[in-house]
Amino acid sequence: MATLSSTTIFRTNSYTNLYSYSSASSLINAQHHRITFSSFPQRFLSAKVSVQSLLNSNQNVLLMQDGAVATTVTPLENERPLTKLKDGLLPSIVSSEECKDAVSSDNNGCESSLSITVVGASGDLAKKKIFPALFALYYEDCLPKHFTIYGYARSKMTDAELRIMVSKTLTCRIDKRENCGEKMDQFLKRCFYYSGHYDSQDNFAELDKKMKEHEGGRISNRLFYLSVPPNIFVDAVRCASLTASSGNGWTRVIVEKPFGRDSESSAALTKDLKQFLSEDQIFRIDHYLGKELVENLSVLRFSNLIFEPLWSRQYIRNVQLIFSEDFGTEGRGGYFDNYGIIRDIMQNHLLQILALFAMETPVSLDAEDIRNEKVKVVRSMRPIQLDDVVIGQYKSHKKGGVTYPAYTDDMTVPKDSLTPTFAAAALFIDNARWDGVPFLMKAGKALHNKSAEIRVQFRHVPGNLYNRNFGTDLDRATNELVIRVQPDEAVYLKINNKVPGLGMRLDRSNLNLHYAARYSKEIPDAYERLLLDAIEGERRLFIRSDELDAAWAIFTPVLKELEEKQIIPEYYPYGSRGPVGAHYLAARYNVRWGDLSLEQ
Ligand SMILES: NC(=O)C1=CN([C@@H]2O[C@H](COP(=O)(O)OP(=O)(O)OC[C@H]3O[C@@H](n4cnc5c(N)ncnc54)[C@H](OP(=O)(O)O)[C@@H]3O)[C@@H](O)[C@H]2O)C=CC1
Ligand SMILES: O=C1O[C@H](COP(=O)(O)O)[C@@H](O)[C@H](O)[C@H]1O
Repeated sequence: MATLSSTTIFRTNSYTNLYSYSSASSLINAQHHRITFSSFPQRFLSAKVSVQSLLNSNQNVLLMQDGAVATTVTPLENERPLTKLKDGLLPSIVSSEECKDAVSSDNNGCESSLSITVVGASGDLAKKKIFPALFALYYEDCLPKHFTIYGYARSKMTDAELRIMVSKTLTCRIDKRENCGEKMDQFLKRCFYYSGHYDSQDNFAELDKKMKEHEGGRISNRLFYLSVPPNIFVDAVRCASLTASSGNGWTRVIVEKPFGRDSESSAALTKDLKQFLSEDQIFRIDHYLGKELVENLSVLRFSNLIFEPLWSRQYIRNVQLIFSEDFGTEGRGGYFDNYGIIRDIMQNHLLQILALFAMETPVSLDAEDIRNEKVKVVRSMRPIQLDDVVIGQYKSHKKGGVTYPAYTDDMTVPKDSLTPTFAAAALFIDNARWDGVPFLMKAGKALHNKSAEIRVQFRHVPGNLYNRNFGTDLDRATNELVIRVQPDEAVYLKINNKVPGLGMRLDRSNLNLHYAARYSKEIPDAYERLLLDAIEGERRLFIRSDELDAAWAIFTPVLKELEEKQIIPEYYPYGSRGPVGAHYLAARYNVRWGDLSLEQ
């Protein structure tokens, strides 16, 4: 074996850790890592030497041109990834643009296969999001060479029928239509269907047999996506882990929300899942964490000197997290009635954004460092008080000759349901940075528009030098940073400026990073990013169980109180701006909702 260069540890990106070891003995020491091959950027390889004799069969090591050894390493459970960056032998960043380089290869028999099983493949989420995201990854060459996708559900379907169903929702990016039809056909040929019960180990064992046929003796990595109602999670995990998990590669499970209804049920679900899976294998998905602008939040904060110094109670008056949809619960009423908007949107999507917004600077960008900071800030939050919550429910409304239904018009919703379809709440973080700053959340269905945004309202400028222009209402002139998560992604900062001319008139303008104008590329769907991360073993954007516990601790008491006291929601017309109670709540904390002001 060649003499290796100095001990160097490279951190590249979320996909790959590259290590170079100084001696053969350190390679042997590396045996405690499970080393996978699938995401290795091939353009870095020039000479390849298998040193498999040193390692067991599912560990792969490559020799670099300069003698350094590079491996892709997924640390085992509870082990922190190595992140020290030294002697940059290689570029330290591999961007996701380079997925093309990140596919598995046929090197000395070290290739691996990837089997992705969509459990609940006949359902809404699978059709709408999961299969299209998998196709987009395939189109971008982000999936390994040997991958197969299985749809699993009780419905009877042939492979051909699954392919027809899936093909109806596949699209190509507007900016990339080249060979699209051909790519779709190739993708569909990799999709298979297996009809089985979610609680049948025999059925999963048969799926396992099918998988093995396609894996053809390669190292098998298996990803199960639980796209089924939550009461089925544990059965499916039990069967999949007992009879269909990988014998020589990794097995991971993506779990869709809801993760329980409250602290107790969430803890019970975690306990049940952990009978069959280690925490490391569980990928609790919150698709808002995969949205481009939510990803950008940390970049904005931690890579621009101008924001971080202002990021505290000293300069920020309030933060608003706003979600609205211009349609009701149509088709999902049965699920929704058991959960309501607080559990559906606030406890997960909005709280996750809040945590990223408010956390302290993580030690590094590693998943555990980021998740540690998120847990810390969420644990510093006060449980929400009943007084700090307003709930609403949409009622029927007639507009332009069309009658829009009430929430309770849905056949699957009880006529006397008190389930909130709208909620506003004030939350507080009891730490030094955020003491006293209201974090206002607002989420609703059947409102006047569809949007999700973060609004940061800054304090007023002391001294009021421009009193003549602003009068005494200093609040009118405060800066506001808006991060528009969707639609029409943008980050803009409202500033005060002088109107050009000889006079001294002040105006409000936006410094605007408008994504459509700045970037011609289509923004990938959140599910693409998250699926790719799960395949790569990158956990940064998935929820750890202690995060989940902390999140439920904030919401559980108030949810219980709302239900026990049978609090009646304020009714608002379908398509309106929601209950006026939300304004009173904001006013109590001297806040105006930014999305309702005339200048947005
Ligand atoms: N749809 C969405 O937009 C979103 C969904 N989610 C979550 O993703 C998961 C899947 O959502 P979605 O696709 O909408 O769910 P569906 O209600 O469409 O269920 C998915 C599949 O599960 C099977 N299934 C449904 N109900 C039962 C039941 N009572 N017992 C056994 N099997 C059942 C059905 O397949 P079959 O009968 O063929 O077995 C169905 O096609 C859920 O946990 C949901 O909360 C999260 C975010 C958004
Ligand atoms: O998780 C959920 O999210 C969707 C909204 O997601 P978006 O990406 O379209 O904004 C919401 O409609 C659904 O009720 C909820 O369960």
